[in-house]
Amino acid sequence: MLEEFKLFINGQWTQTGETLDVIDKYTQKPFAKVYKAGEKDVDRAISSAETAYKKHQLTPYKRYQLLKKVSELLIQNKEDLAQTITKEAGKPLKQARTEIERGAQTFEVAAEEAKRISGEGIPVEAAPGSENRMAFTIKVPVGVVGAISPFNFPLNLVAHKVAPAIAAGNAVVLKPASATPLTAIKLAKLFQEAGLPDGLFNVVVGSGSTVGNQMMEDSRIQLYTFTGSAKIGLKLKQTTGLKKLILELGNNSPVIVDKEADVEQAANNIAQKGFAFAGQVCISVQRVYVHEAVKDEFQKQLLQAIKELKVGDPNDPETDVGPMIDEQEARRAEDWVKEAVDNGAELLLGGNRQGPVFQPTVVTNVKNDMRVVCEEIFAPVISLLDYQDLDECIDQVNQSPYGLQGGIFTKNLDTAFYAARKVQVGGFMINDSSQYRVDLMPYGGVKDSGSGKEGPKYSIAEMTEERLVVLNLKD
Ligand SMILES: NC(=O)c1ccc[n+]([C@@H]2O[C@H](COP(=O)([O-])OP(=O)(O)OC[C@H]3O[C@@H](n4cnc5c(N)ncnc54)[C@H](O)[C@@H]3O)[C@@H](O)[C@H]2O)c1
Ligand SMILES: O=C[C@H](O)CS(=O)(=O)O
Repeated sequence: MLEEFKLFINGQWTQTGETLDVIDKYTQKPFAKVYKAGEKDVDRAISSAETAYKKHQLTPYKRYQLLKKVSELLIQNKEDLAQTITKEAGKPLKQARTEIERGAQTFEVAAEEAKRISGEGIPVEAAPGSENRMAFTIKVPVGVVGAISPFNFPLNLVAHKVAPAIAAGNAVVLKPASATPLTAIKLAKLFQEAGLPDGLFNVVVGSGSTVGNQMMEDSRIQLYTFTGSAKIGLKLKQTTGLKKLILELGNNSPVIVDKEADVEQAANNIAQKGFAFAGQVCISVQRVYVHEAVKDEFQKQLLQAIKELKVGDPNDPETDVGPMIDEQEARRAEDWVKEAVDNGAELLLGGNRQGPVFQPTVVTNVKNDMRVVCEEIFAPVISLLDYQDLDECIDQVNQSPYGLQGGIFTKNLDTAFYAARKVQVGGFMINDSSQYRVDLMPYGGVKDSGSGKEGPKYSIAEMTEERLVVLNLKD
């Protein structure tokens, strides 16, 4: 018997007509089933959110208390949640445990931010003829937030949507990725235990083309917060017209290894940050630009460090690289690598696949128009490109349509700051790779990597409206 999970609508555990199997991404066998939301369920979730938003205007302090409680409950339930992520996403257990700790942090930071939401004084009295006026702004919630999340961080990327939305005083309808819906449902249980009023948080599960589409077209949703591929992000933008939108999309993250880099530091870091969660992190290192002067030494140390990674069963607490989200995705990565090799790239490591497990792979002698370089691979694959001149290297880096995060390894501060000003990304790391994030920082990309920032303080700014209030005083 498969364990059964219900939808969370208006504070009720809701059973519908159809179910969806949730697959263990390592064994490839179903281990749970979840009820799928039909049109009426999605409609009810949105109307419950709208009603709850109007009925329950929680004070900022109450929002703080609720979110803080959820943060504590996440830690209390850490092991169960981590194992759920390992099963439904195939994420290695040690990385899943880290995700729960980060998710709890995201809730805690959002809780604190709930107490700091404020507008500002506006000196209208300085304008001629307005001497008898006073003005200030207040921050008001937007109303109903529609949140759509990807498969790769079933807790923390949900947390980055839901916690700031509640902190700002909104109601939320969440559609998690249908490959990884269980963690979001378990989060709803924790919200219920923390005492969130019915309807302020709803979870509907189903495919993007049904549930996601219906949400996109509903006029009762005032703001969409979406994390996923650029393709679906664009569709959302085209469909939702003038609605507010936060888009956190893809990347093919660049990291530069300068001639003055600490090569050992760079090699060890990139070996970790290119392959964690099988490269399925939106800021996974993908394109590594190595100065010719350090190329041979860097390559030797990188390959050595990668060979030390443990690949295989994600339930083993020692595993670094587990399966990809499904075999089809692993086959796609294999095809892209093969296509590069057929066109002259050299395979330095990996390239082979066992079902959904794709071995850590490194290619070199790649060209800019190969898919392993110019598209988002979202797999455990790194491409090495060498350069002589930093400006030419940065030009190549910037040829990408994406711009989420990037990095440089160098001991030369001038080089570091020069690159930080020139590389077109939302976040740039010096002596670290693209894959550095702590949850309180502003996070979001430029170009096709999206628009709007996450990080509780920054999401709250997006999820509130700034309203001007002017007083006309007696002379
Ligand atoms: N920038 C970031 O912070 C960030 C973080 C994580 C993942 N990502 C990106 O996400 C992608 C991988 O995740 P994914 O495969 O789950 O992405 P995806 O775009 O396939 O799906 C994301 C979500 O959108 C939904 N969806 C799909 N079609 C839809 C439609 N027509 N209407 C509405 N919703 C729809 C999916 O069901 C899922 O919930 C990668 O491109 C990765 O870079 C970006
Ligand atoms: O997949 C992309 C995530 O935003 C990366 S992180 O887990 O938030 O660091």
